[in-house]
Amino acid sequence: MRILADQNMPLVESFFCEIGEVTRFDGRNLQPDELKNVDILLTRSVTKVNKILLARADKLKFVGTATIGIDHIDTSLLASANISFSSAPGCNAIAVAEYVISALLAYAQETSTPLQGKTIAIIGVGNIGACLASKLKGLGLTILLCDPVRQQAGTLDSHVALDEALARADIVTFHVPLVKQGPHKTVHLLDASRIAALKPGTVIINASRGDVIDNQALLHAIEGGQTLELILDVWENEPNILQPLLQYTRFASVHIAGHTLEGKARGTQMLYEAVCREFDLPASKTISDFLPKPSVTGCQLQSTANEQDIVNLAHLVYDIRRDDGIMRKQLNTLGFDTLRKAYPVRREFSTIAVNNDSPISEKLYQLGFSEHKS
Ligand SMILES: NC(=O)C1=CN([C@@H]2O[C@H](COP(=O)(O)OP(=O)(O)OC[C@H]3O[C@@H](n4cnc5c(N)ncnc54)[C@H](O)[C@@H]3O)[C@@H](O)[C@H]2O)C=CC1
Ligand SMILES: O=C(O)C(=O)[C@H](O)COP(=O)(O)O
Repeated sequence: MRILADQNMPLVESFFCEIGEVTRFDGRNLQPDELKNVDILLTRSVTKVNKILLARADKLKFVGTATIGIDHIDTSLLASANISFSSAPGCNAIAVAEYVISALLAYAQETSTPLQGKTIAIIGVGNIGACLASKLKGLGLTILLCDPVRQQAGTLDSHVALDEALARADIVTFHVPLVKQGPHKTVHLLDASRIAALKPGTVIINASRGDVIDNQALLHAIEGGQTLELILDVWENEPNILQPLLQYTRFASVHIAGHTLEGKARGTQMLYEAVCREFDLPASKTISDFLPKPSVTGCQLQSTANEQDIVNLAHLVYDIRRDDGIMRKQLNTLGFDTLRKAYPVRREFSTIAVNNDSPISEKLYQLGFSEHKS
């Protein structure tokens, strides 16, 4: 079989070498002709899979995206053309939740604002929102959950309506899919009037899709004197973002919240499993066969360990300020997509095991660190 895979998808050759011949493509510049004679197309979020792209696809049987978001795929077109489709739900949920934790801890440190006692609204309580809520439990925040879709389905007891959540929150973090129409539309969910209604100094985090926040309205509000703390990983119109907004952000990054090594590799594994199901092949490989051992794997905590050590350990694994620095210094020389492609290796909290008898061990486990097995 002929397999066409995005150049930014790790481990494709390792997973798929027995299934077919793998050719790589540049995600934003895939051309219809490249799909001639291709059986399997594996994308990431930057490739728009639509009528134009598939015009010359004469043999295509399977399309997979190694991402959570599927707003770049015309799924009805695939269904009508009898082409199977799979995404990778939850593959990088841990990575995005850890991005938010890193951001909150760095914000608290830089502004001398304790997180304890603050109220955070999580908008969208799916894989990422729920994972984040669970990790946040040890940090002493009041958590408001807003997900009208789950409320209507009866799978979320404690739903708080969006406008009430925004009015009560000190911190608002978005984890919704991009929905362009319908009763639960998320395009410009945070629009000019909702921005205007936020409490002074509200921290806004967006690691979902750029279009969920009206970026121009945000810029306008800040230039008009509204005080807001912005932590933005995703932007409207990537890669050509609204650059004047960058100077007003506390932390900015190039859509990498989900880019841990584990998160990206899980996405590839999930598509490998989907392809095996589709073509009735055995699926025997997992990411643990291929991931390199992290350079730090454990930490021995003493009985004097305290809250500051939680911050130090979280930032030892991942400090959002690394990515903020990269974006600020190199966006204009290298560009958004090159920075994403050259993203330095990032691992998840679980790669570090800590002993279970320190005053902070339980809180670290809550955040996702592993328990040291003696
Ligand atoms: N920045 C990054 O690197 C990444 C961004 N993402 C984005 O995050 C999004 C969420 O990911 P998951 O949690 O895994 O997806 P999910 O599908 O598990 O959860 C999304 C939740 O949002 C809820 N929702 C839908 N419309 C809503 C609305 N109008 N208001 C409030 N809640 C609403 C849904 O009911 C669902 O529970 C993805 O669709 C993707 O666009 C995902 C991974 C990485
Ligand atoms: O999973 C998603 O949805 C994401 O946004 C990815 O983590 C980032 O997308 P890529 O552009 O790296 O595919």
